[in-house]
Amino acid sequence: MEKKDICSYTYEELQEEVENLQEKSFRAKQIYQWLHVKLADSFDEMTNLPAALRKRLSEEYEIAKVKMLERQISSVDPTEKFLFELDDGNMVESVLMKYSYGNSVCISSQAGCRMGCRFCASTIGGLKRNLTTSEMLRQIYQIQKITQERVSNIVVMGTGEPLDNYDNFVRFIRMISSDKGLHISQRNITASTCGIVPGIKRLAGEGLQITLALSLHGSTQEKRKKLMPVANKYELKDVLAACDEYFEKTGRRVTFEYSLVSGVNDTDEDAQELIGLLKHKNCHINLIPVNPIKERQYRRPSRQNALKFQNKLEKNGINVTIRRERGSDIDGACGQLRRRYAAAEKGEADEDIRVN
Ligand SMILES: C[S@@+](CC[C@H](N)C(=O)[O-])C[C@H]1O[C@@H](n2cnc3c(N)ncnc32)[C@H](O)[C@@H]1O
Ligand code: SF4
Repeated sequence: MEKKDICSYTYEELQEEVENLQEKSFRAKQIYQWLHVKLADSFDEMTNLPAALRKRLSEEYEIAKVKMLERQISSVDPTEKFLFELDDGNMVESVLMKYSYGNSVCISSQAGCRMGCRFCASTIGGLKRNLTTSEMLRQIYQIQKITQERVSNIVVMGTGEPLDNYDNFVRFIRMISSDKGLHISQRNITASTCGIVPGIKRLAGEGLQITLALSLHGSTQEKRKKLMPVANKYELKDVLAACDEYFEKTGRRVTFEYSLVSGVNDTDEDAQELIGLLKHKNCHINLIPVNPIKERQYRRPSRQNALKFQNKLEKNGINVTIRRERGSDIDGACGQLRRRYAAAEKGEADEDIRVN
């Protein structure tokens, strides 16, 4: 019999499970606390449960494996990168970034990605599979346990497209923000999407208070298509309309992410078009000098050109920042650590994959 994924059950669902096991209802609270507050990795740790119940739980349920394979600690700023192994051998990356306002963790939502963005290392091997809700939660739990640091902010910006794993992702948001678990404020959670229009519209109606980040990267439909195959499916005007709907329904200002790629989307013309698109929107734009990956020839603009681009937007009243690079001495671009590890397992040279 396949074991049930106990960490993906909401509190109410766990209550039902406990009832079906014909156990006293307070056991549900105890088990939920072990899993989502005390962050237990095994049923053996649940010492206030009778031994017979622990045995039964371990026969019928499993606690999703998210096991640390590697931890990289940056020497230039307080950033750490973690590589985790899942039950089936797939690997995912998560990043801890320490700020003055608290600790932020960037998690992966899928093993790989099928969206094919040209500059992204996460998509090179395609999509392996969706992560379960428990695998998303337990990336945060493991980091909190390993570092003994309380996590206060979450960004869903690691490997994968969260809206391509919609149900598990939304369940994750509800559970991580629940007062029965780590209770991380939804206002401290940002999820980034490449622009899946039906997903954005559906998310707008979920009654959540998370920030939506839209990966824009091009100021016209044609330019987006060159960098992001998802633009072949959804028109830019429809993506922007869905973002407007998100803002109207949630009151949460949308962030636009724009990876600056030298000679591709960082010209004066690009800046002008971007101003035209965003000028009248209540939004924020994050410029991210592209992180080069070995498989593509894309380069980042000079610091001076990036600042010039930012100034143009600012002069037109657009709220814009250049994202500060974190952990530049560790496998920086999303998906690189995972790829380097997979290559090493296949006996390929490390240097071929690492670009930093
Ligand atoms: C890895 S994606 C994950 C979330 C979602 N799939 C998306 O595309 O928004 C998070 C952000 O990283 C950006 N990104 C991916 N590869 C990058 C690179 N090599 N340099 C800079 N940004 C990159 C993406 O464009 C996106 O804005
Ligand atoms: S940028 Fe996001 S959507 Fe695009 S391939 Fe990477 S993870 Fe997938």
